[in-house]
Amino acid sequence: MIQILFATQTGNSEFYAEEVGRHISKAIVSSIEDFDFLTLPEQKRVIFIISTTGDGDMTNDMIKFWQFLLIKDLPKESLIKLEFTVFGLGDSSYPKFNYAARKLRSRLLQLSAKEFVPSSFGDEQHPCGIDTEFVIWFENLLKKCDTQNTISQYIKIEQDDINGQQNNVDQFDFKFINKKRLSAEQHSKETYQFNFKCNKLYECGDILCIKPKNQNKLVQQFLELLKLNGNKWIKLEELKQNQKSKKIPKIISIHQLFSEFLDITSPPNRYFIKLMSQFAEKDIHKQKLTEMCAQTPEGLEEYYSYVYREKRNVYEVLYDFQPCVIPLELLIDSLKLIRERQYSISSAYNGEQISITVALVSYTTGKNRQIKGFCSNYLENLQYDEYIEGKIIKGTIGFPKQLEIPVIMVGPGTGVAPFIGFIEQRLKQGAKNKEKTILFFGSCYEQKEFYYKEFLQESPITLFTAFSRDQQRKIYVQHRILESRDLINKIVKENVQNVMIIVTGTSKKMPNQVESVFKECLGEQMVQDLKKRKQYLVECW
Ligand SMILES: Cc1cc2nc3c(=O)[nH]c(=O)nc-3n(C[C@H](O)[C@H](O)[C@H](O)COP(=O)(O)O)c2cc1C
Repeated sequence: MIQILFATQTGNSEFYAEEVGRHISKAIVSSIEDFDFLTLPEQKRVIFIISTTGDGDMTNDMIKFWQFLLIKDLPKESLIKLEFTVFGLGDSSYPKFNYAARKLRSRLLQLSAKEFVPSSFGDEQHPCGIDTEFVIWFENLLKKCDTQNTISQYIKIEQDDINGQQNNVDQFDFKFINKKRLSAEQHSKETYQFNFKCNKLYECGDILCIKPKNQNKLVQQFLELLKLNGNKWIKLEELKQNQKSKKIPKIISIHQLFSEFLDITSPPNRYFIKLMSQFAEKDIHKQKLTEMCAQTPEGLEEYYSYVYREKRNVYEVLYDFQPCVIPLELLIDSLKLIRERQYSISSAYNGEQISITVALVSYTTGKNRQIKGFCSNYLENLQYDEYIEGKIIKGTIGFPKQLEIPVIMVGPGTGVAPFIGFIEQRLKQGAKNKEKTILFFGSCYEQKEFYYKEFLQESPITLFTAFSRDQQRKIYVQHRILESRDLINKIVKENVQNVMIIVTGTSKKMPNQVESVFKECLGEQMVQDLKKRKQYLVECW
């Protein structure tokens, strides 16, 4: 038996793990969270598919497993029987590229495990994405394993057309009340505060995870194309357990399946293209699809230029190659589950309402196709009083409850979201001392993107702003931090044991540039010490 373990934050590595699991006989695919790590020394072969998140961090589902591996007195030969390989998912625009996968590999080797196939590290920055490295690593892997027919099924339809009843949607905790525009009306970038009715307990720094649905029109078009009756109810039987079989209810209507569970809004992966090549009816389509899913550089390029870079969704690809009627069981097996999206909560708990700050994702592709982000588009189209599926989780940042603890916050763009809730909380607590709450906010234009302007200007905080494109020379939050070095130095030195520095926002260059200016202001050692004591926190996305 071969274990395939994945660690994921947003679902990509699970997808790759399933692809590997389809090809290898006697393989069990599971989340690393569900794996009994005490059995690791007894395993013969384990394939790890590991994503990196945060600032070179392990994903949440991997934390317990990793803590176990890090136990200091584990004997050096603990894993002498284990053969392994790691495939990492990462993005080289982050300074700690593929750190989680690399650290895991080093630790396994340290504990005497042996690599039976050289580990490999995929890079989203590559023009053909993670697949570039994956294809090569996978080919090597298959040479070392017993393989099987690729169309395996995790789920079987046990009964077709049974009586079922729609779930009550108001079981969900979040009811959409309204949205307030934060960017200027005429501005092309649309940013909103979305407000939901909710009496769940939460704290500043927590995150609201939202599970979007496919748009109804898309679901209808998809069902028509595949000749499926949305009103029909089916009963599913689990053949092999995986995340999907755990999450999809056993009795479900076909409409609900494609509206709430299976993702038809995102581009299909190459496994789906392979399936299509078997069910496309026209020879010319079969040939084209087969070329696209070939494990060659040319095949990859074809797939990436037609599907991935153009962000063609599952329906659009099926439409272009119709008639191509994939059986329902195989659709369930091959389509991704809709995954949750995380948003920092931007309100203070009041027992009634919860708010998030969302920039709607919208862009045009190389071929001028207009694409909208899955979840932000879902939020944009919510009807008043509609319930959404969501849950509240802890983020990587937290805020002090005591007013006397100074907090220096850096939150450009929608990064300001968690700070709005925190400032609201401090206001409720009667905060007056402006030096205890310092905020660096930035965006492109003051007139168009000064989110929460009035609230911030009227609150008892020290506010620094940087609007990068309002003048010739680009000015960012890091410039403002440097200009305020005397104040920062004073506050940090006077409160070295409890001051907090919190950085949130987009995860590309900003967090590192901000860190290096704090190092310039406070000295390298001080920033390292603050980080070690969890007084310097970063949450980026
Ligand atoms: C918030 C965030 C932080 C990330 N941090 C890193 C990082 O530090 N190093 C890296 O190599 N990749 C990083 N990535 C890239 C992810 O590893 C990559 O997007 C991967 O495909 C995600 O896989 P998953 O869906 O299985 O979580 C980050 C991605 C996000 C969204």
